[in-house]
Amino acid sequence: MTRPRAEVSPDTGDRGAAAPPTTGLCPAMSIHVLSALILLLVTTAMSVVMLLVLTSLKASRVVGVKEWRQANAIAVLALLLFAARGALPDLLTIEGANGLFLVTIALMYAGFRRHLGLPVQGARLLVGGLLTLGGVAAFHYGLDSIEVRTVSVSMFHGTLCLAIGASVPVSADARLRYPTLFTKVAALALGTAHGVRGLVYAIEAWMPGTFDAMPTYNLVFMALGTLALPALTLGAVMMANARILAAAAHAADHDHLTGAASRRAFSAFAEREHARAQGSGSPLALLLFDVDHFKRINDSHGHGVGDRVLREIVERTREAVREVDYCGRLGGEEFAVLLPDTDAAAALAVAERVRAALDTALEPVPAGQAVCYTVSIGVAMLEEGEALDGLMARADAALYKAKAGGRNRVVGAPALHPHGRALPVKAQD
Ligand SMILES: Nc1nc2c(ncn2[C@@H]2O[C@H](COP(=O)(O)OP(=O)(O)OP(=O)(O)O)[C@@H](O)[C@H]2O)c(=O)[nH]1
Repeated sequence: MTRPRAEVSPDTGDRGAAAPPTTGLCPAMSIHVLSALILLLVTTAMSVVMLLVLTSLKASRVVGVKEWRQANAIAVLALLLFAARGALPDLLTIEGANGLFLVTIALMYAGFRRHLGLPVQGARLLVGGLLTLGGVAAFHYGLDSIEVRTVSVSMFHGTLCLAIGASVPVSADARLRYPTLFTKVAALALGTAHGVRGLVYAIEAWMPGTFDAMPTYNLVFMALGTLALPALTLGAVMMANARILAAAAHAADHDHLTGAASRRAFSAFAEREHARAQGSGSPLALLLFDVDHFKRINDSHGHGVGDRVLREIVERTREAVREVDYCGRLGGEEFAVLLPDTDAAAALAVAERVRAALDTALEPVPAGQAVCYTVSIGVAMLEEGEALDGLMARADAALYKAKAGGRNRVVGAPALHPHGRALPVKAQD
């Protein structure tokens, strides 16, 4: 039984026996060849578009973008070579095009692995690629078989698609969940499609004529293949964008010197806690503190040492408070800690603990010269109906009193209302 064969394949460059029907426009060209050529050109155009999109991310320095860009650039070349089958020597349009297309998927894989901070097994990729290409050449110049060439190429592409799918974890982070889920599902689906394709061609190679409509099957696989690189690239772009957004949000929410919450993040957290406390009636305490005579530290030991003091202050403060307590740097040498569900007595105790932890010297001692520092702390309890600004202002006034009272001490803000949740006026020194 003679069987119709695929005439142009993006993975093998095959141009087998012509299969009817032919197009009305060009009698010499069958509908399958024309369809395959159109699919190749569409895929090429999509790779060019993806290349342009990825180029917009070049300056982002997101790890993986370089490999994804290279993959799409090489894919354009490979696809044009596939499309030039018949017009250029076979060595270019079969071995050359297939070799480049293997590099394309290998680069996509390497890009995802590097993006995720995972190792890339370069030696294995090289061996797998060379074996596959060797198979293509052997079943071209030796026993000429499009089917076996297709099985060989599909195995390499399928394995790497499945490996990409297995490498990408669905992130718990809301920003990354959709991009990672999309990439994982797309890679696993493409890997499976390559597997099915390899299986169909393996059966056809083993038992010729099993499938009557191979040219049509080939077109279906090609249509799926058209989506492969753009789908993987789309996932890559989404993952890169999510990472850029996450980095921007992290930079906006954290003080770059100390790692404490930025003023913006602290305000947002304070507003949420303020609304919660006003709604539930649970106590909310605010500690405002400022390094004593910090200018002297800078002037005597330099800004580098001053910076180290600020970093150490944040570390020690975090150790002195609970996980749920929120520490922010409001600016310069001024910090704040918000203590949810904390009553006045506990807030004063925490403030005293923080003060004692920060009545210390920088470690390790810089250049053999001890750098001692202390802080002054103002404490205020939120009162019913009080605005956040009011709470901040009362804590600030208490801090001012602590400074005026001699520094290195804790002062509680007086109550606004006689029966409000308030701290004693007395300084805790
Ligand atoms: N090293 C360093 N110094 C900073 C930073 N931000 C602000 N400062 C310095 O902090 C010092 C604050 O000085 P002052 O406002 O006079 O306060 P102080 O010397 O701590 O005095 P009191 O608050 O009254 O005890 C200034 O010298 C600022 O240059 C920073 O990020 N790093």
